[in-house]
Amino acid sequence: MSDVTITSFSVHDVRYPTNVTGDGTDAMNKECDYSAAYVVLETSSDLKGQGMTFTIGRGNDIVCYAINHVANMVVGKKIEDFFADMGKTYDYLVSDPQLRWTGSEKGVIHLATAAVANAIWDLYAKARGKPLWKLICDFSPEEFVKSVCFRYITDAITPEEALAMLKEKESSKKAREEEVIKRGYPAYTTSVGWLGYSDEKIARLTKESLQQGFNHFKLKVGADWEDDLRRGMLIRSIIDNPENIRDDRKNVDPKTIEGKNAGPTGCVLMVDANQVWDVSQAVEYMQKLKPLKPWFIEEPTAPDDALGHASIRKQLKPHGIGVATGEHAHNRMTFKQLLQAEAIDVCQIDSCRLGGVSEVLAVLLMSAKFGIPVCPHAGGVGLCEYVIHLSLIDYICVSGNMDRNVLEFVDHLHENFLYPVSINSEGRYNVPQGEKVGYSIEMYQKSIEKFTYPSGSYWVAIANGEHPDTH
Ligand SMILES: C[C@H](O)[C@@H](O)[C@@H](O)[C@H](O)C(=O)O
Ligand SMILES: [Mg+2]
Repeated sequence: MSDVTITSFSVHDVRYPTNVTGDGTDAMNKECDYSAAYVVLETSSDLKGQGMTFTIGRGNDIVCYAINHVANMVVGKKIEDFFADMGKTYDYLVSDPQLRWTGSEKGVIHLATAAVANAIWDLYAKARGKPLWKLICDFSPEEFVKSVCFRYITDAITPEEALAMLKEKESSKKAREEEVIKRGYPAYTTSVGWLGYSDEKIARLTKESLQQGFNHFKLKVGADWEDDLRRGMLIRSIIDNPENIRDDRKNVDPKTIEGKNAGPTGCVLMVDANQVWDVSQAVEYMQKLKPLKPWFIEEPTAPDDALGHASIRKQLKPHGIGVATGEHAHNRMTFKQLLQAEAIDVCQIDSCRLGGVSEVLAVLLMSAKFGIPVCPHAGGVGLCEYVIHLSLIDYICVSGNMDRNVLEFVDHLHENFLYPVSINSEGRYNVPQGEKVGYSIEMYQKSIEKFTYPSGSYWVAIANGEHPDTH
């Protein structure tokens, strides 16, 4: 293994036509074709590393273009040199003396960094024959700390503090690993409440999700408060009705819903505005949605505005509504400020917007130190496949807790992956297992070929005015 080098790479602009069915729509993003800017790193052995970042359609080509630049930096390198110090590998990826000016660590270039860094982590996990979560959970605390990028965040957490936190959790790791493999990791569903869905569809999907075992639901809001109230009360009327709850899901563990405004059946509702409001608008609007009794409002305002979030959180606290954000927080420094400013109740890391696993680990450590639960952003394409690994690392090694955490689940596009996520009968994520799983992101070749934009057979048929099958 010591001589294996990265020899070449290929980049793929893969776009799925989710816009046809209104999947993924919210008050800000009204036309979503869930897309992957996907990279495959080839090596001098049989090993390949797959990685991607997520966009919602147009512009996916720009990210692919940027990936070419970042991936070029890893060609000719020995994989074991990268694996020996993944913190340093991250620094290398973000420190090109010229590319750096196009970020740094934000925007398109950082999405590209995420795709390449994720591919290197995938390669690492496969080289050791373990799923990514297991690779990292088997690290010693020292190896874990070495994999994290601490640059610019040592005023919030130092490597020494991180080491002490990880050591404290070390002896109980095995028990947590066994428990989560047995029970699965708690999840919530967003699939019931996309903005483009009719009331009938929302009602049907909510009932179905209850039957699947979910008890946390998210609704898209922010386009029209009267519509939001109607749609939200519709969901509440279904999830709060004991007749709709499966017998074996009637006794909810109080620890899992503490402080979440759960209704009489123990079900929790969250709402997501996808950045449409100014600070004062967010506060006013959310007061109108108070009858929905949401646990939190997600992305109430601009994602870079830590102090704005802090102000919203302070003003909504008396109304019992929390604040969540993170899917557009472009780096660890933004999370640091959100945590330092006491701006969030829930931290929503994104596996593809942060620059790969090393940066995610930094945010997991900071969140644990500040006592804020991590509930990653998922959905889109491939994000669920990625984030189950990150939540497992958080539970087993970092926070040591999954009582109040819920990992987003969205039921789209999993069929395109060789190792798709799955949900058990209690509405929890199953733990990915297997020697070839890596970071769970390998896509079927036939899916890549069909949905490559604009030359894949699906998009060619669309250009010819045909109505091809969307799967
Ligand atoms: C455009 C996307 O579907 C978003 O609406 C989605 O990521 C969302 O914000 C979420 O929280 O899942
Ligand atoms: Mg969201």
